Amino acid sequence: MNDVIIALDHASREEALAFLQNFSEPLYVKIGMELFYAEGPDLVREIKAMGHKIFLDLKFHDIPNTVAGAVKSCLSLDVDMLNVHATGGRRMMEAAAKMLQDLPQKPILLAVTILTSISEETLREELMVEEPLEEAVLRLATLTQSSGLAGVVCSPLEVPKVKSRLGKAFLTVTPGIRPLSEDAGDQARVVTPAMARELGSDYIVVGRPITQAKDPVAAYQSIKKDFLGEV
Ligand SMILES: O=c1ccn([C@@H]2O[C@H](COP(=O)(O)O)[C@@H](O)[C@H]2O)c(=O)[nH]1
Repeated sequence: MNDVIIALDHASREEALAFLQNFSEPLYVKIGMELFYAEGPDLVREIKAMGHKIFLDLKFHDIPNTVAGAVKSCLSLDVDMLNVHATGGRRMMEAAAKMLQDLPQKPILLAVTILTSISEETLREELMVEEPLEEAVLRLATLTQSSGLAGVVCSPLEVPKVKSRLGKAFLTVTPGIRPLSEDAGDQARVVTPAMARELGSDYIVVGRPITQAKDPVAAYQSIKKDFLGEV
């Protein structure tokens, strides 16, 4: 299943709901730290009840017991996807995955590898990681899979290597998407929606190119068409 996930990076419930009112179809949306910390779990429930699918992007990163508790708390929200940071390590990811093991219908649990705002240089010079960025993503993706998670968040640029090492079924959810006309902004590793399709991303995550567009519906439809390759 391939899809476009819209990042609802809005400051308030009012802004997020006004944005959603532009659309007449059910969407796959991402609720991240900005909106969740402003409005809390009730808004997640409200948007879910409107018929939208939800990626709850809170990127948990803490000791295993705390992350397991956080994942457990999120289960009542009935989200479709949620995530942790792979750099929290195996025990943390296994503790998170364990919270889902007996559920009849599991949300997709992902781990963020290396944020798409991080460049090769930043990785080496600020984070002191000497290996090439693609190798670091592959190492973290391999750890994620062996810890029992369903997939990773990475750039589409790393998808071919991740899929060839870990298999097609291991999911890749990829932000850092910019149509040709858009600035990269704070993103360091960017590709177009069409390139993401060619590279094999399962899902693309798109925020500002849609939420800040003059016509968000037209921007969404154009990005979706380019990603899904529909005419
Ligand atoms: O590595 C990552 C992980 C998460 N994100 C999130 O995706 C969106 C991207 O928004 P744009 O406006 O399209 O840049 C945003 O919510 C990030 O928190 C990411 O960009 N990179």
